[in-house]
Amino acid sequence: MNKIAFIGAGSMAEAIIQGLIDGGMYLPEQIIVTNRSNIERLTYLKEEYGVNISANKQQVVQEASIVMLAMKPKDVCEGIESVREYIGDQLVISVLAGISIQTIQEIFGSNIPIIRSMPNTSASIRMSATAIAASDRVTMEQIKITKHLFETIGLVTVVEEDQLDAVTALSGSGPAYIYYMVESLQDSAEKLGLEREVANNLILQTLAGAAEMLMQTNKPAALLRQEVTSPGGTTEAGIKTLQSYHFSEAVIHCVKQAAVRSCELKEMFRDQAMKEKSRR
Ligand SMILES: NC(=O)C1=CN([C@@H]2O[C@H](COP(=O)(O)OP(=O)(O)OC[C@H]3O[C@@H](n4cnc5c(N)ncnc54)[C@H](OP(=O)(O)O)[C@@H]3O)[C@@H](O)[C@H]2O)C=CC1
Ligand SMILES: O=C(O)[C@@H]1CCC=N1
Repeated sequence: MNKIAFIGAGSMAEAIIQGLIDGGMYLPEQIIVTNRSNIERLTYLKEEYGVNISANKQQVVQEASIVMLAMKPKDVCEGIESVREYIGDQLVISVLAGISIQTIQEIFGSNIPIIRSMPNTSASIRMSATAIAASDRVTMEQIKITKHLFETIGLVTVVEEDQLDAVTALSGSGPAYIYYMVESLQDSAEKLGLEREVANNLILQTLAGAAEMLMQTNKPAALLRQEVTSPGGTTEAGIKTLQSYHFSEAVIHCVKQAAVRSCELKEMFRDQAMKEKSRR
């Protein structure tokens, strides 16, 4: 049976697992998950989604045709080391922020085919925006399989690897920026005396409506904003206030810093991988 293994059982692994099962790409019994040591977490995933769990890395990896690396960047060396000797012709897909294909290959100690991906947590409801980049040994068939996998949980686009830092900053981290904006809208509604539930319903429908307007009308965001903004009206007063707080610059700096952090991670862990390699 065609199986997928997850090395790492955190938020991102769960989101992908949920999306893949709901999308019918894998049955729960085709999914096998392991982590470092948190048995409670594995038990939760088994109870919630019916997936297989195991602490036996050899069993997890050898049964699978796809191995998804889903640990934190800081755990990449230990995580790969624990499965390295059991990897044969499985396709390895990484979701790790900032860890380059070259670094992953250094840790594996061979030039195996690797696909680097950057999904987001909306994978759980099959609404991820995912970008993928492939190493030179990845076949067209493997790219096709990977695209199909990520299409099951949302939208997927193929990019050059050097674009993944920007992608990570934009759409990997992106949901958090939107949630932060929602938190601020919730706070403002409370300050204006609106009931929490009433405000939440209005905020969420406004958010969903604005996203649908952008997608369905194809109008530029600036034009849609203009259509809301009556001269001398309420929106203008609000937007002018955002501008006085340098909202746009803040967002630009936010995404830039996230991309810078992705580059920093890349450099940090490249050095660590080189040390691991020379230690072996
Ligand atoms: N969260 C997000 O929105 C996104 C995250 N990513 C990427 O996904 C990856 C995972 O992030 P996230 O799910 O948030 O992280 P979490 O901290 O929620 O989960 C990390 C998981 O990795 C496991 N792990 C740690 N060390 C090892 C090891 N040596 N062997 C096997 N498993 C190990 C942990 O197990 P244990 O609990 O036992 O230590 C845990 O299950 C990161 O690299 C991140 O960059 C990418 C896109 C979006
Ligand atoms: O914050 C992080 O590093 C990860 C990568 C993208 C989203 N979460």
